[in-house]
Amino acid sequence: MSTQTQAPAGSDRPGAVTATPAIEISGLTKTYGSSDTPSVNNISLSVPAGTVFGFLGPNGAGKTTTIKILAGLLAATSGKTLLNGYDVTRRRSATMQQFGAVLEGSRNVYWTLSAWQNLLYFGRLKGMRGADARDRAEELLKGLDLWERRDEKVGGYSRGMQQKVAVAAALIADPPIVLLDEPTIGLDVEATRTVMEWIRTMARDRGKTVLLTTHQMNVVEELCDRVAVIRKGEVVADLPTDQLLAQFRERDKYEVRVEGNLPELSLPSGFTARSVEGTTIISGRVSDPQQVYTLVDRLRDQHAVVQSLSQVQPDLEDVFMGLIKAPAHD
Ligand SMILES: Nc1ncnc2c1ncn2[C@@H]1O[C@H](COP(=O)(O)OP(=O)(O)OP(=O)(O)O)[C@@H](O)[C@H]1O
Repeated sequence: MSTQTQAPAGSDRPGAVTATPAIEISGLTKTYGSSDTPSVNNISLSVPAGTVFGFLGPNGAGKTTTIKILAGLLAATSGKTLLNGYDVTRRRSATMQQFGAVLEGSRNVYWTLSAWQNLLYFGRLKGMRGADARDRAEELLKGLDLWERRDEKVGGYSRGMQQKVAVAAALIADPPIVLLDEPTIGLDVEATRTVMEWIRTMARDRGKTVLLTTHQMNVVEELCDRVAVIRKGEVVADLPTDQLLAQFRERDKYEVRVEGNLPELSLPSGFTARSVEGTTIISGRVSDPQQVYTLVDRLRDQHAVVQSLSQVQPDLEDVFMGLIKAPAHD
């Protein structure tokens, strides 16, 4: 979904109505210190307004670095980043109004303050009037099920509750763009659901643009309209989520569990075996389910006792590995 936005002052045609991408990155490169390898290497991405965009990649790929540059916390070595058309480097205060962010692994909120104090503080920082900040803080804390404990210090909260306060702080001024680095990391199933539901509502019902990173397949499947995969600082795929997933559904992965340590079994091609605590796990990707029956027949011929047979959903690591072997571009 793309929305029409007013081009910011300073754009090529001031005041013109144009479909400005919510996030636009062009030729972005970041090399840390004296390193001779860039952590982000000449990446270009365009995120239309109103989409949930998954920014994915293995550990160390350059995701957090890119988000920090978008949030103005880190200077790029070269390239350009625009938020709703405003240049992050040159239009600092205008870009600050465009986004809220939750950054991975950092303390996004103050642990010595209560959840309530944190939200009012971040509201003030974003220029909100006291009454507006209080109303919004109440709405957020109730929505995230933190209202009853709003006056306790955040340092005493569980990891999941702290993450929810960080999400609430990012949303306090109702920004049009939300940058979320691993928003559901460390959350239990229920808190993950709540945060995911919020992300969905923000984008679908309120037209927000969400850029998120995650290592969780279900988050990608359920939330993201489009994904870009970055590896070693370079974008190796940028396509709609269903197209990405379709590539990995064409060949289903199966897993057969057999009693005992039997790694020497003779298997049809495409399957491999490993022993785990007295069980042999045989797995492989097949394009025709008949290959699985052939495997089971072969195991029976060898008097192996089959305990279970299951189809395994690809996880993101499988997806990354597949893309590394066969880069895909839209
Ligand atoms: N402050 C820093 N100084 C030097 N190198 C850094 C710094 N921060 C990150 N890097 C390096 O830049 C590369 C990209 O790191 P980054 O944190 O952006 O990756 P990521 O994709 O977010 O990984 P993860 O999924 O593990 O969070 C890594 O090789 C990392 O070691």
